[in-house]
Amino acid sequence: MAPSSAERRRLAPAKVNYALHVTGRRADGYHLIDSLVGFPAIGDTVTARPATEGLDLVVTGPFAETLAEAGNMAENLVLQAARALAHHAGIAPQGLHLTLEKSLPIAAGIGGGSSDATATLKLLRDLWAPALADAELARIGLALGADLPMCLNGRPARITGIGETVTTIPPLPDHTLLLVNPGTCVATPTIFKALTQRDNPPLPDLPRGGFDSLEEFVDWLGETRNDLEPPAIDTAPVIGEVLAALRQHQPIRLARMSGSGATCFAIVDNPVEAGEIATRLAAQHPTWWIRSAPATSSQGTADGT
Ligand SMILES: C[C@@](CO)(OP(=O)(O)O)[C@H](O)COP(=O)(O)OP(=O)(O)OC[C@H]1O[C@@H](n2ccc(N)nc2=O)[C@H](O)[C@@H]1O
Ligand SMILES: Nc1ncnc2c1ncn2[C@@H]1O[C@H](COP(=O)(O)OP(=O)(O)O)[C@@H](O)[C@H]1O
Repeated sequence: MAPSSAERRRLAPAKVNYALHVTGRRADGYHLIDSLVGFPAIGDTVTARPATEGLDLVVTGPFAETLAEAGNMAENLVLQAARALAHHAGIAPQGLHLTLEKSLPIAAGIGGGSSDATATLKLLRDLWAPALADAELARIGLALGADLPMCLNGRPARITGIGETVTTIPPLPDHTLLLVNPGTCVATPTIFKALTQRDNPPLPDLPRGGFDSLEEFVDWLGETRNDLEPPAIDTAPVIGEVLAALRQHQPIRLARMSGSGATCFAIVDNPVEAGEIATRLAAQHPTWWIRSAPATSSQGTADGT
């Protein structure tokens, strides 16, 4: 069905941490990270439609039920984002019907909730506070989650602090990401708590002007880690199985866990190779969530309007 003219839609892309070093811990317990992130062209969709009264949210899509089981709807980050923005704009969050099509797995290390909140903030800024600057939106976002500023930026970036310092980098060389989630929810605080070492070295320097080729990018990644991967594998050993399964399938360039898990990614040269590997993996592991997507999402509304 074509969207009505008053309906606004936005893609909430997955976030992938290509590398994530934990470099320290703040006095309040939050960890300092140094991470390189990107946003593949796959995600949830948030839709906003005027309503006669109230503020409500309907969740649809393949992971709607898992999300309902994971928590109370009032705590959904989409509603939290709408309320936070309305509060900031000094208005009552009324007359709005929101729909979240939940296509990304939950508590999965790919920032689904943060990206949903980001899409909501961007949609509703247009309606309620068009003059609000990006920096102010990021400040509102950070109060909802450490991943929000990077999702609001929505482009490949180096992330430091607890997630609030976002430095955009030049576009990454073309590649396809294969994302695999074994269906185990992993709670971010559990994984940070399980770290045994918190003062690791930062990421190596990035080449000025960006990576010239995929080889150069993958070589650079080879010098990096995801420090959350070992504690996540201890907590959910199936993550080790996912990585082993990905590494069995050639040609992949690199396989690693994203964020606090359990989703793992593989870097593949092109969509055809990624599709072939996805088919073989799905035959071996029919219950795993397996998707491939170009590494960069086109930012903007999901329906191009
Ligand atoms: C690990 C990362 C990497 O991008 O991603 P995910 O695995 O969540 O996708 C993020 O740092 C997660 O960001 P986000 O999921 O927004 O975290 P928040 O809701 O703010 O925090 C949840 C909890 O994680 C821990 N936390 C989070 C971020 C951080 N830099 N240090 C932490 O110690 C804290 O225990 C906090 O209470
Ligand atoms: N819209 C949402 N999508 C996903 N999770 C949400 C959402 N709103 C609230 N949550 C809660 O946020 C937590 C983190 O989920 P998510 O953002 O998917 O994971 P991660 O932080 O590992 O990337 C989950 O426990 C979930 O119940």
